[in-house]
Amino acid sequence: MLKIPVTVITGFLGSGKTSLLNHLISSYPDKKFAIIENEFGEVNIDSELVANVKNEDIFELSNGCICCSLNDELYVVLQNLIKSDHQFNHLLIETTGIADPGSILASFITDPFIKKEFELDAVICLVDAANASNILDTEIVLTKQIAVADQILINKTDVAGREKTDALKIEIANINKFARIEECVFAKPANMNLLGSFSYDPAKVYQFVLGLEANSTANSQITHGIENMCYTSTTPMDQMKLGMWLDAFLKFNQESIYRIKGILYLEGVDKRIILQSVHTQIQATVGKTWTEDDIKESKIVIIGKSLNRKVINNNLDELLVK
Ligand SMILES: Nc1nc2c(ncn2[C@@H]2O[C@H](COP(=O)(O)OP(=O)(O)OP(=O)(O)O)[C@@H](O)[C@H]2O)c(=O)[nH]1
Repeated sequence: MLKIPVTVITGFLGSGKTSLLNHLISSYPDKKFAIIENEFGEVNIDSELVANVKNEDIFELSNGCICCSLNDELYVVLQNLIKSDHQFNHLLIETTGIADPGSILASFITDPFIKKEFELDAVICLVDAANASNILDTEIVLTKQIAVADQILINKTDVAGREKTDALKIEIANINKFARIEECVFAKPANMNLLGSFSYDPAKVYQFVLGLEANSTANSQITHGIENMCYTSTTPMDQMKLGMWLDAFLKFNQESIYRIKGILYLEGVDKRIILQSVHTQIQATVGKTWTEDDIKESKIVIIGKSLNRKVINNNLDELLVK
C-alpha cells in the first residue's frame, strides 16, 4: 500500500508558513491535500488564510502547541483521517511558530500506526530574512527548527536586502549544513522541488552523511549552541552494545541531542544499516549490501547542544568489536 507523503512546514512566528501553504496549494493543482493547522492561540486564524481549499480538508489543532501538548490530538486527527473515507494524497502540517518540530517528526519515525500509513517527505523551514538574525541568539526554538529541516527557505529577502540575507545564509548553513537552502519572496522559491523530494527518506542519509568532510575521527562545528560532530570507524560495531548505548545516551541527553543520522557497519551484517534519531526516537532501516569493493565504514553524525565530543568518541570506540 502506498503511504501518504507528509510535508511538515515549520518556521518562527510570521516567517511565511501560511504563505508557503498557499503557494503549495496553487502550485500543485493535481494534488489532493489534507492540511493540519496548528495555531498557538485561542482563535484559529490561519485556516481562514489558506486559500482555495475546502473547509473539510483543513484540520485545526488549537488547544496548544503541537510539539508540547498536542501530540495526542495530532494522533487522533491522523487516525480519523485514515479511518474516514477522506480523499487525499498528500498531508501538509503547519506547526506553530514556536514549535520545536522534533517531537512531531519523532512520531512519524517511530509510531507504528503513523509509520504504516504516512511517510515523511520533507521538513521545510521558513526563515524570516528580515528578523531572524536578531532573534537567533535568544529564540532557541528557531535554531531547532533550522537544525531539523531538510529544506530551508530564506523568506522576505525583499525586506532584508542583499547584505543581511547573505549574512543570514552563512548563519543558517552553520547551524544546518545538510539542508538545501534557497532564498525567496512570499515563500515562492524558484528552484526548489518542494514536494516529493523525500529529503527525509532514510536512503537520503547516504547523501547527508557522505556529504560530510569526514576525514578525521571527529569533526565538529558550533553555532548558536548547536553543534554537530561526525564519528567514523572502519572497525565493525557491536549491534547489541550500540543499541543499549543509544537508548541510554538519548534518554539521558534528551534535552540536548536533537538528531542523529548514520550509516552503520555492524559486525555480522552484510548490509549497511541506516540510523536516524529525533530526540529519543530511533529508527534503523536496512540499506545497500556492502560489496567487496566498498570500504566498510560507520559514519555517525550527531547534532545537539553542548556535545561532549571526547566522551561520545570514547563511548563509540567502546562499541567497536575488538
Ligand atoms: N514583504 C514580504 N512580506 C511577506 C513575505 N512573506 C510573507 N509575508 C507577509 O508576512 C506576514 C506573515 O506571513 P505568514 O505566511 O502568515 O507567516 P506565518 O509564518 O504563517 O505566520 P504565523 O502563523 O503567525 O507564525 C503576512 O502578512 C505575509 O503576507 C515576503 O517574502 N515579503
